[in-house]
Amino acid sequence: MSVQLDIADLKTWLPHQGPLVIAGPCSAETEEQLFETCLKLKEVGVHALRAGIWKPRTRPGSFEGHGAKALPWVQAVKKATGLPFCIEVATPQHIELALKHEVDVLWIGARTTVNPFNVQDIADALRGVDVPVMIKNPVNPDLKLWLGAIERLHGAGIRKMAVIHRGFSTYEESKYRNPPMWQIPIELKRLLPNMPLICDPSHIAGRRDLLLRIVQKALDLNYEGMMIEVHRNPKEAWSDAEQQITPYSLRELLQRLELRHPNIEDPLDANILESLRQKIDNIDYEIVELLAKRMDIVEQIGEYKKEKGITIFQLERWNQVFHSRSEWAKQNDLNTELIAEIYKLIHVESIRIQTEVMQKPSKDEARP
Ligand SMILES: C=C(O[C@@H]1C=C(C(=O)O)C=C[C@H]1O)C(=O)O
Repeated sequence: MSVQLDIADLKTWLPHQGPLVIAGPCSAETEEQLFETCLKLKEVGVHALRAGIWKPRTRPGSFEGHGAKALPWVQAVKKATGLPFCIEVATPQHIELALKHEVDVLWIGARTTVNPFNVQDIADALRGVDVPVMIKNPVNPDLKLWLGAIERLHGAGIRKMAVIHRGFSTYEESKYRNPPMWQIPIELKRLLPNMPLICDPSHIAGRRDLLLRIVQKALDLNYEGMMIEVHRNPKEAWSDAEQQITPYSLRELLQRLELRHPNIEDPLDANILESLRQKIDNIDYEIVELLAKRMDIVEQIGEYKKEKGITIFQLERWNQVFHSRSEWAKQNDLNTELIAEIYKLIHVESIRIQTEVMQKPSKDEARP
């Protein structure tokens, strides 16, 4: 079920043409670095600036941001460029200082979104304040935590809101710093269709060479915009050097993006898509029917195992099913990972059905 939260249109608080572009250095390192980077970004035509003032770092010892000392630099850059400025806040004290220094947009970082106590403190500090807030996804892939943070801010009266997708922590090997797990923001958009969705490819990728593909994919998923880390000289950056790009590279990236529109307006397009979608509907119906047939047989196997005292999980058979289906996927040019994931889900359901069969009280037991 989707919920129409009362959210202000993004264009009313961050006016822009085309996809929204927010850019700036990972950290405000020196006044000069911030100025040079932001003036160049103004030339590139970005819509808003960003910079890290308080940096939550995994371990102490690396640069944690200048804090309040950098806020007058932000004020001066705002004056010089005429562009709105966005910063991360993590405590009520950060909020107070940011607002005192005319910061235009606040964002809540991934390490804050995970903690409902912190989010509630922030929401309470924002009660009655008319400032836009962007909420990054929590570090762990938990949509409910993300939604919870949105609800807490909404409950405090914040209406100018957006969410930022920066990817999720994982222990699995990945080419990404924070794998995007696109299904999570897609589900968020399904639940909250009027929530503006902004992609942070820098933190998803952790490296420059993946940025373009990530932003392109985000736009093809109808994201409203992007927040990208840009440094006048990324090699010398005090934090996240591998994922920052120069203002010149940002200009190039923006020029290479292909913009597509979400609406199917031409009746011919609508007809062609409609007939292809009809085919998908028919195939999906067959898939569901076949799954139901498979589960009927699973149930029969469960009854038989119950009668004969055989355990539900059969490792050897499961291995055989798992590997043969992957092999069939390969033969049919299908993504083997997709089939592996589908079969893991099917197997869990088989186990659930057979557990129900095993634990169903027999007629004798059911008698009072
Ligand atoms: C259906 C069975 O029970 C379980 C479910 C399986 C399946 O869904 O393919 C395979 C092995 C068992 O772990 C079976 O033993 O064949």
